[in-house]
Amino acid sequence: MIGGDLKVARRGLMFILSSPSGAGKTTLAERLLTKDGDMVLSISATTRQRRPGEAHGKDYFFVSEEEFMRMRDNGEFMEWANVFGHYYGTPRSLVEDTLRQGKDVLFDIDWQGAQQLDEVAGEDVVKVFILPPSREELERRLRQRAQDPEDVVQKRMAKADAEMSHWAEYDYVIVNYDLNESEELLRSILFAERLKRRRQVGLAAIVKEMIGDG
Ligand SMILES: Nc1ncnc2c1ncn2[C@@H]1O[C@H](COP(=O)(O)OP(=O)(O)OP(=O)(O)O)[C@@H](O)[C@H]1O
Ligand SMILES: Nc1nc2c(ncn2[C@@H]2O[C@H](COP(=O)(O)O)[C@@H](O)[C@H]2O)c(=O)[nH]1
Repeated sequence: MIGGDLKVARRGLMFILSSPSGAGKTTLAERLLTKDGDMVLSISATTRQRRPGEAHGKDYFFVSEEEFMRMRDNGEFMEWANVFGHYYGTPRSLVEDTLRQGKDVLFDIDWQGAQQLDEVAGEDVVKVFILPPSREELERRLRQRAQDPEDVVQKRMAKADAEMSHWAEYDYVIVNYDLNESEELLRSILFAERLKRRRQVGLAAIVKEMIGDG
């Protein structure tokens, strides 16, 4: 709100987190969402197996490869990619409905998805890359999560360099040493991006009302 009774509507933004697997983006996304009523998580569809504790419709929509291809061919995904040998895709409907309400959408997706969203919605997109403090720490985090078998951990470590090689395509980069600090940094980015002039719909009309034609 600026000035007495004048309210500025906001255009929702698409806040993308990418990182090598295990760097901490899902944990940070959960923290952001618990304290931010203006942001909604984009729940992806995936053909990978459900991990212990994961729920259909909360963490992912777990679908068969046949169902994924049907959705893809039907144009239901805003972006999709093959990651670690499984398909992942962002259902279009939730994203579009949320943005229309002036809320933000949070994405936990890889570099391929980030590139695709940038192409279709550049102005609305804010991309943050999360780096681990070191390769050793990345591997420790993947093991400590204890949700994937050893061969999956190895496969993800082998792909970490390829994912990290895309860091410079992002607007912001955070080295995730400490969860509290990284959460605070992410929130600072979000708050500043929400205040960008182009996202404050009707601002020009409001200022004009206050100062006239100048
Ligand atoms: N700063 C941190 N310090 C210590 N542990 C962390 C930190 N950030 C995340 N972790 C831990 O690392 C593990 C991996 O985190 P998380 O699942 O969020 O990674 P991710 O990037 O989302 O991985 P994926 O791409 O596979 O989904 C979790 O056990 C999490 O608690
Ligand atoms: N391009 C997309 N990437 C996605 C999507 N949903 C998740 N992901 C990325 O996949 C890997 C592995 O995730 P995991 O849950 O199996 O550990 C990770 O980098 C996610 O960010 C999506 O819809 N599109």
